[in-house]
Amino acid sequence: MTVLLQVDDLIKKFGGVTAVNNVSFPVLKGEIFSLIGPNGAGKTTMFNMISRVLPVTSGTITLDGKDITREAPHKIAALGMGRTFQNLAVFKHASVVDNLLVGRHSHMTTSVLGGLFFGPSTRAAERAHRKRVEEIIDFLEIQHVRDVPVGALAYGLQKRVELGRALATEPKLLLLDEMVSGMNAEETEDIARFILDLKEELEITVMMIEHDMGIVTDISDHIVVMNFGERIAYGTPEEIRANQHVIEAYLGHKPAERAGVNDG
Ligand SMILES: Nc1ncnc2c1ncn2[C@@H]1O[C@H](COP(=O)(O)OP(=O)(O)OP(=O)(O)O)[C@@H](O)[C@H]1O
Repeated sequence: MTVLLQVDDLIKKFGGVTAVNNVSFPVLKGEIFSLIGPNGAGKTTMFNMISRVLPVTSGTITLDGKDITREAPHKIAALGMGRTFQNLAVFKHASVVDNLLVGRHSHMTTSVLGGLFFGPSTRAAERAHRKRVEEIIDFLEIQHVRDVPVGALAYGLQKRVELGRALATEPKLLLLDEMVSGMNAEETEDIARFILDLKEELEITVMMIEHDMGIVTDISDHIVVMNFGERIAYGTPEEIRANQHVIEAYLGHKPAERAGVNDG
């Protein structure tokens, strides 16, 4: 299989703290890849380096064969990387449709943004953006709330809108940071189904940080486990479940146990 994202010997130091220590792994095109580990393991720091929010101390990040290690964060969407955040990042007073249209901005050319003139090409581009947004709304089954301000929706639906906004940037690689934390069982199952559909119907590669071991072992193709900034395991869900280092990292709790690992 082709590698979409390759992380090599990545190190991140914050003063005297080494948050990520020499970590390497591939994310294969078309797979669901999970990054797991106890609190403070370095997962968010890894995500922030990959999405270029944080500069790396050393190492390289390659996306689709292109070295993006020193790419500016605002260029990442145009390079094909979308992201959701641990803390909900939506415009609460804006409607679902408008939140998704914001995601289209990375696709708008300057002539479209300079739409003061509203020429025919501007109108055609605007129609295309709206059409794509409607397709995403259908995909995520949020037609019934399309005109509702996002802040008025249940938490699970707000997360779905955030996912939609990331999808509107047309990512090849979608980074999902703890999508299901704070969700009830039904919302978690819905999100798991949407993530599988992203992979199977839209052929998007998904990389997620997740504490919910149920969803991780149910839908991941490969998993990397970090602990104290180091990579301690890489493999399929079956290999990870049986890995002694992983079991020890979770203080004796088998990682296959649903939830609660975060508190371990
Ligand atoms: N900006 C920062 N300055 C100093 N230290 C930091 C900074 N960000 C993270 N760290 C430290 O780096 C380590 C890794 O933190 P990180 O947030 O990446 O872990 P995590 O695996 O995402 O944890 P969690 O599951 O709790 O979100 C921790 O020791 C943390 O205190």
